[in-house]
Amino acid sequence: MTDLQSPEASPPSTPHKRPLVVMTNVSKSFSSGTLALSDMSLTVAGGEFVSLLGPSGCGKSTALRIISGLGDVTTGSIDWPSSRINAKGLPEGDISFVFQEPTLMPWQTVFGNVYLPLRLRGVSKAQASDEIMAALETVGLKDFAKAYPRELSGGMKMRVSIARALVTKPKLLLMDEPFAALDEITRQKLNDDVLRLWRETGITVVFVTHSVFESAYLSNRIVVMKARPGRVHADFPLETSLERAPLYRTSEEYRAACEKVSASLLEAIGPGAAMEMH
Ligand SMILES: Nc1ncnc2c1ncn2[C@@H]1O[C@H](COP(=O)(O)OP(=O)(O)OP(=O)(O)O)[C@@H](O)[C@H]1O
Repeated sequence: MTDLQSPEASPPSTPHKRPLVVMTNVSKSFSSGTLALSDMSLTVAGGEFVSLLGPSGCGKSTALRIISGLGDVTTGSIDWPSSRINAKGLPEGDISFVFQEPTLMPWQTVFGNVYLPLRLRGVSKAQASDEIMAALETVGLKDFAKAYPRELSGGMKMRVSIARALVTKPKLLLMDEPFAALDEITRQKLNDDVLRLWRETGITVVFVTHSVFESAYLSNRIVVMKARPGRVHADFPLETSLERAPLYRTSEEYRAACEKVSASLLEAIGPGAAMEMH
């Protein structure tokens, strides 16, 4: 066994198979006439870490919004078989979203920002306090509860945004290019944080990224979308016997995974098109 091998710490090779989200033959057109998605089907099961990749404008964010219930479908269906569904037909409280921008309220402390989703549910600050501090501890910011966003680095602001998403204890965490605006070292640290979170909490993650390297590092399943109108071009597992930790980035397995994802993206984009890879 090499230094890199640590099956204990590796992502679970057989995730719990309970479906959390089922998208069936979904098409989405906007009033502008843009057909963003066409006949897209995707099932995400509990415990998976799925990266969604594809050329710019292929509908990744649109798909994520539909999965979250924030966006409606034009044809086809979206179901959340494991969630409690409210009167509007939407899942209640099981899904959280992290966007590329941390979107923090500058006039609120870190504590106040993380409190927001619970405040919106009518939970008092006193009742919410333990949950808020636990979420901050998860992202390593327990000592910054009283700080204001202007006092934090970009990476710390993103950690607050993740804590805010976790405070409601969602089953499914949707992340839309969350680290794209961060420098490479911060991005890699946050990649490790998210992996730790995924392992420790058993949360399911759907992660939109442009980065082949990031997706190959994080995911145990890759979904590559075709250029607009978006639909699934390829859907494959990315298993590894190695621990997804910084040393993994130097391994042959990681290099092979990057190559596999990259080849699939090139196919999805088609001949002659430029590819965006960081
Ligand atoms: N609210 C909207 N109204 C009209 N068109 C939209 C709307 N939202 C997205 N679109 C269009 O739908 C297509 C898919 O957009 P989307 O943001 O989902 O793609 P994406 O793959 O996430 O893009 P990127 O990788 O550049 O972030 C694009 O052509 C976009 O301009």
